[in-house]
Amino acid sequence: MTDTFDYVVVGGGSAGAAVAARLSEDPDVTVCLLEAGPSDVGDKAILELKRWMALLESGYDWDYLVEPQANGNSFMRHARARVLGGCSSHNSCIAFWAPAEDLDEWESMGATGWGAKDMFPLFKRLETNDGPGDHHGRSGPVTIRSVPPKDPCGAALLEACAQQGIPTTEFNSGRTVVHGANWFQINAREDGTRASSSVSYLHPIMGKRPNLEVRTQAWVKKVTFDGTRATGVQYLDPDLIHTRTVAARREVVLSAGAIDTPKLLMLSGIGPAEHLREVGVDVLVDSPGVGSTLQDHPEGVIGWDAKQPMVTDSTQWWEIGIFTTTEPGLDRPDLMFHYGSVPFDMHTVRQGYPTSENSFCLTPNVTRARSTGTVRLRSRDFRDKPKVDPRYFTDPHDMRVMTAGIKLAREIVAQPAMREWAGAELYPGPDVRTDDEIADYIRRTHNTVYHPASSVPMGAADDPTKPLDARLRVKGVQGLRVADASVMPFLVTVNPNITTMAIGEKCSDLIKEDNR
Ligand SMILES: Cc1cc2nc3c(=O)[nH]c(=O)nc-3n(C[C@H](O)[C@H](O)[C@H](O)COP(=O)(O)OP(=O)(O)OC[C@H]3O[C@@H](n4cnc5c(N)ncnc54)[C@H](O)[C@@H]3O)c2cc1C
Repeated sequence: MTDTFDYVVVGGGSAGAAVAARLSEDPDVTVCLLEAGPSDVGDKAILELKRWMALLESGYDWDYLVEPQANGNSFMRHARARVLGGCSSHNSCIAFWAPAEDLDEWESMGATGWGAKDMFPLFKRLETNDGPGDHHGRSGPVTIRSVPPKDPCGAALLEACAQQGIPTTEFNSGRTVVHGANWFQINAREDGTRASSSVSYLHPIMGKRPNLEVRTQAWVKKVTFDGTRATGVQYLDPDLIHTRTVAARREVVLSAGAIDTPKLLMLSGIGPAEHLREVGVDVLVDSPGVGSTLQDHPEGVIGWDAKQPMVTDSTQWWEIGIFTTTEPGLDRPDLMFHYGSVPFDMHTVRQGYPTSENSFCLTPNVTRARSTGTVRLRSRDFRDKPKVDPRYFTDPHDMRVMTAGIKLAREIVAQPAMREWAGAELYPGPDVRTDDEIADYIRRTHNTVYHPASSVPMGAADDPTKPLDARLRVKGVQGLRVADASVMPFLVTVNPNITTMAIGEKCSDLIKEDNR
């Protein structure tokens, strides 16, 4: 069975849902969105934001193990949602505009048209934000609101930050917060429903736009080509037996995320030639940059027993962020913390550290990690999980920043404002003091903020290290683009979901311009 659409979008995640929704605004074009996972419509396990932690390693998770890490935690797993909305359907919905400095740096690296001047209007277009300022959008599809300051331990923590010299500072004001803390903004509705890309872009139009077809449980195996022109994709039918083909009259857009998009490109013959030959895939384009510069925000954890009862209800249990720098002269923070009103012991209990149900934690993360990793095929069978090797802490910079984070977390929590809350330090605990001891603890227990990106980066047309040009076109072929977190020239300093939705917005603009 072959059927034909103008555009075929693979992956209904943060970016893919936006691409499909925006392209299908034009009633004269037809769009098919293929998503490997099920629909999220009416599924409370997905839609109720506060339940997000239950989705880790659940049936909705591709759940990618990492390759053994020489300097990091080999037990770590990369959660990647397999459901309509993608990771925006199982993330914690912390919502940030990308810093202007990041976007301008992208542009200076060859991503022409992606500077703040061009991208900020797209952030505005996609949101309905309750924050102050003319820069904010008031009528876009994605509801973004400020977390109400209800958690008393969180309120004390912000006071402690101020006592430590980290002021309470407005987030998403249009100016980058280099040194400041606050309650987050989240993309969620007043009733606690996540404003995922699916809820925001697809639910209002699914079944209502005759030119948009959303197929779930459709696991794409590869892109098909006529010579070097992408003609469509093959996918596994929900019956798990038959292979179906969908043809694209104009373009195929891959939005399968920072792990599955490089995997799909490689399965389709686009990637490092030597690696493709090793696994028996015919080489269509030798593109050494595919899957070669995976970036992430590695995350450590430090937790305390709470002296008073912690909250029993929350928007999503991680309501405060702290940004700062560990060296002078930076225009962006190199260290960020999330505050959790819950224990976060998924990698500490295994190592023998005590834990407590009534506890809180801070999770320092390296916002501009210099260690880069790879995504490679395990075999040419599309069903095999790819080899994900983030190579955490292979650049010493990252361990220096994270160690500074654990020490600063202790200083913040030692401030008078936290006296009524902070009990015993559970992990790593008071015996872990020197930089070497802290680094050893981090290596064994770190996690990720789940922000893999930059595995298929865009750049200048003549930059051979970048598989995509600045219009998101895959070099060496025609009719194929990528739009998701993998295209980022480098991972943004902040939580990247809203930036990824903006990438979807931008992609639809580029396609419309190029197909006028
Ligand atoms: C647990 C967790 C918490 C997070 N918390 C936050 C947060 O609070 N704030 C924030 O800003 N960011 C957060 N992130 C990161 C953010 O959600 C991601 O960066 C973003 O969603 C990535 O979007 P994407 O479009 O690149 O990919 P995804 O949203 O992952 O979309 C990819 C889609 O493609 C589908 N797919 C993959 N392969 C195939 C195939 N072969 N065929 C068909 N479909 C396929 C997948 O099932 C998925 O639906 C979090 C991520 C996780 C995992």
